[in-house]
Amino acid sequence: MNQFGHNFRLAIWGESHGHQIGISLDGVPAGIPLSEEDFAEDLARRRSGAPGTTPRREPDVPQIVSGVYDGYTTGAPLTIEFANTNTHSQDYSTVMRHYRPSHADLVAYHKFAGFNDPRGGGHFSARLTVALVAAGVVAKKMLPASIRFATRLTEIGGCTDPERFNEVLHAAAADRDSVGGIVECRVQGVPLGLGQPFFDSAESMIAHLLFAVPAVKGVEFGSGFAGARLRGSENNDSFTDCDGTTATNNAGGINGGITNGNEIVVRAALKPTPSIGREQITYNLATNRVEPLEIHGRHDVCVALRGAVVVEAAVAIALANFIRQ
Ligand SMILES: Cc1cc2nc3c(=O)[nH]c(=O)nc-3n(C[C@H](O)[C@H](O)[C@H](O)COP(=O)(O)O)c2cc1C
Ligand SMILES: C=C(O[C@@H]1CC(C(=O)O)=C[C@@H](OP(=O)(O)O)[C@H]1O)C(=O)O
Repeated sequence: MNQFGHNFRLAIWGESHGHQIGISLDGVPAGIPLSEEDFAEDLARRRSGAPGTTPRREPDVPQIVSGVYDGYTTGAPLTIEFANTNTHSQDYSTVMRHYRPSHADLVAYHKFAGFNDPRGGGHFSARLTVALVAAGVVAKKMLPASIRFATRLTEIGGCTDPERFNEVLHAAAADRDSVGGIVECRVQGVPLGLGQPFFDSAESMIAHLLFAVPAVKGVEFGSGFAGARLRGSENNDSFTDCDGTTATNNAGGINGGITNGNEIVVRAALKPTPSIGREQITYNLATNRVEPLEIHGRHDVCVALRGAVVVEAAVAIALANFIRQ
């Protein structure tokens, strides 16, 4: 299903090289001021142009086609669309048979019996994350004003020094290769009490959305995997007051699936871009042989660069689901 959520429900649609992609949001309260300009800042954070990002440039102008009247949300389903204006579909003429390693071409072909749209990865393309970012903008408006997001790239290609990120990107690009990255999202001002035991815990909802983001292969909260290597005495977060403020935050702001009032700290690991310029030896259904594949097209060297704001949007959408109207 292409739908998510309870209190704040999303339905996402479109293909990378189709006419449009978009998202319909249900459960948006009436009376929130909303205009196309409100999306500009976050959309700019996702747009390509910086070193290491895809040469496919799109204006990404949001069109609100329902749910807003006279500058305010109406409480009816809110639909936002984006035109695809820069497609080079000829780049994908062979992927229906000579599948790209670690992209979705093969699984899409088999699951949908060859009826999938292979152009630009079709419905599996990160192009759809433009719509997720738009939903994130609406989600942020639904959240308490106390909530503040701080999202950054902590690692690219194994390098943790932001001053050297561009070197790492250049080196990978020069090798016609790609690198992965880690995005950290911190959320301050989160009230204690968001999250529903058992299945709709704050971690479950956030992780559910993060794993929907293409290329996300790992999610951790607080001390995460490193915490598994600590002792309880090292990992426990002592309370410093009756409100639940803690001296450390190894829990990443969540206990028992419920936000504890401390900062939420969540990290997403994004794998290296699967489409690389280097030749790869891989199965070709057209010839029934394993043979060299040369991938064409315009690709990110590191998807985590543009993925940072997508991760932030996913966290915002998950939290907005806990807001009761
Ligand atoms: C912001 C963003 C940009 C991406 N850009 C590309 C790209 O240019 N080329 C590519 O092959 N994959 C790109 N991806 C990743 C693929 O969409 C993704 O790996 C593919 O859909 C398979 O899904 P999976 O990696 O979750 O298995 C991007 C992902 C994100 C989040
Ligand atoms: C279009 C976007 O990124 C695209 C994501 C993507 C992929 O495989 O996910 C592959 C490339 O598509 P194309 O070959 O059509 O240029 C990227 O440019 C976008 O993010 O808006």
